[in-house]
Amino acid sequence: MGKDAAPKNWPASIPYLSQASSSPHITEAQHSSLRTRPVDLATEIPSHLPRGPSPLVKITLINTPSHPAKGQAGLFAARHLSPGSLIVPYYDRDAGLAVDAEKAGNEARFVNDYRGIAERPNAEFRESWDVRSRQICMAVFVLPASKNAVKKGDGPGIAKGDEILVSYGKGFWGKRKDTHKLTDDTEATGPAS
Ligand SMILES: C[S@@+](CC[C@H](N)C(=O)[O-])C[C@H]1O[C@@H](n2cnc3c(N)ncnc32)[C@H](O)[C@@H]1O
Repeated sequence: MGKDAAPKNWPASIPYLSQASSSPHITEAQHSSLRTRPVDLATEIPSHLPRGPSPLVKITLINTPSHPAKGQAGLFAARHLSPGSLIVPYYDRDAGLAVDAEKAGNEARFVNDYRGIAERPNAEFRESWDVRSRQICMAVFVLPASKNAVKKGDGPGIAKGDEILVSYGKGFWGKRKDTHKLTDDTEATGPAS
């Protein structure tokens, strides 16, 4: 299952996953589809990616009064992250079945949605091919320079100390009937539990 020493601030009640896992409930057909690399899936999680807590990120408890996820945690850059680069794979308990990082997961489960925090996301979830486990998985990437409408003065990529923020998509917040004002048209970019 790939349990490992957990990163700092990892919740004790949730198993930390250091590699992709497959659900025991998966059907043969789902298993086969998960293990078949689409011809157009170029994005890869390389086999040399170290297992265990990533040195690129920090799980940080949020106490900024104006932050809409105050009292929860977020994922922050521990160093400068280049445009388009892999930040962390997204591991959960039911890989290929559903997004369920409530029960087990890795650092990616702490990525917050940008709404109410920043003007725009600086990262995105992308479907990827995990070379080591030979299966499709999701992963968090820095937005490439072409997608990142940087403001004047902002450098490309994500600066050390900045919060890593994606767009969950309006659908997520619509379902949650969240009270935050949602005005952005950004498309959904990946999982959020
Ligand atoms: C995938 S979790 C992200 C990690 C979460 N902050 C935590 O500490 O477990 C998704 C949850 O984070 C919170 N969240 C994420 N982005 C948010 C935002 N922009 N505003 C308010 N809450 C947010 C919501 O409670 C959402 O259900």
